[in-house]
Amino acid sequence: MIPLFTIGFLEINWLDIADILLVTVLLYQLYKVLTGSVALKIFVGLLSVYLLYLVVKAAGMELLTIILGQFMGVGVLAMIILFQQEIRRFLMMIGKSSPFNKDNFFLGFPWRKAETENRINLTPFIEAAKSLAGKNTGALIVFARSSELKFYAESGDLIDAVVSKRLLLSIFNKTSPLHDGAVIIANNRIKAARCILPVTENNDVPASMGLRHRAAIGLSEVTDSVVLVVSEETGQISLVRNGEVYRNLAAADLRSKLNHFLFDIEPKSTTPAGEKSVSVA
Ligand SMILES: Nc1ncnc2c1ncn2[C@@H]1O[C@H](COP(=O)(O)OP(=O)(O)OP(=O)(O)O)[C@@H](O)[C@H]1O
Repeated sequence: MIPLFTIGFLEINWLDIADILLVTVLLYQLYKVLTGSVALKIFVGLLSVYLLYLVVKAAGMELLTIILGQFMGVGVLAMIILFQQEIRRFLMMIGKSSPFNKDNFFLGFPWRKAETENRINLTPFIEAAKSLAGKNTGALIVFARSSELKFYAESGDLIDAVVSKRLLLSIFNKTSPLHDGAVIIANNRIKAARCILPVTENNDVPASMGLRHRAAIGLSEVTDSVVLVVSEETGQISLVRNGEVYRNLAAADLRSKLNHFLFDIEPKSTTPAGEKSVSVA
């Protein structure tokens, strides 16, 4: 290929520029996925060992090269195991922005209308959350999006019932055998209760957030679901998406945020007073 320009002995062509740009985008996306997590420290550690390996190899230090070489040999496998969750998030991020994702691909086509008509009614959730918050009863409600979260639903008791405020209140009633854990909503139905969610390992989550909030953050880090949390301690209502917590939501904010997160309906007003967002992604 004909070089565009040369820097010293280096000949640069269009392909090199595209290559550098793609690597930059890839590294930036990787940084976004890893930032704030323990995985970033592990990644930096692995990168340091790799750089050391390159240096000792170039210097011709044979013994150290063999030892570090062995380490690098299992490096890819170790990375897949260590970064399981981050790889999932990364692939999900690519999948979401891919043109083959139905949300992008069918954008603007007539059959999207059927999807619009099929939207879940948010009122039972908002009413139930208000009522639970008023009585300082804790709740954890997961809205499944691109995946039905079968794996997590199966960790609890399968219900598959029509959504109603009364049913939600009965489930989270402190004397109910189903109140512990999360309720999963998928395909407009209450799929399961008492579900166990993955707890976030992010060290930046404020200490004031206990296990309920950590479980909500954890699930939102590894899936595209939206999680509604009612705090037993403070009665505050929060929403969690992509590892970010939107705290202290009033009923109107809760509806507009749910509309925005679940159906891409932009909120009409600007950020309401009293809302605090804690980014722990
Ligand atoms: N991994 C998990 N998956 C689902 N639910 C969980 C998980 N861990 C804890 N919970 C729920 O959270 C409850 C404990 O909440 P905890 O008081 O530790 O959290 P919190 O975030 O401080 O919430 P609150 O403000 O309501 O006290 C448990 O009783 C259980 O119902």
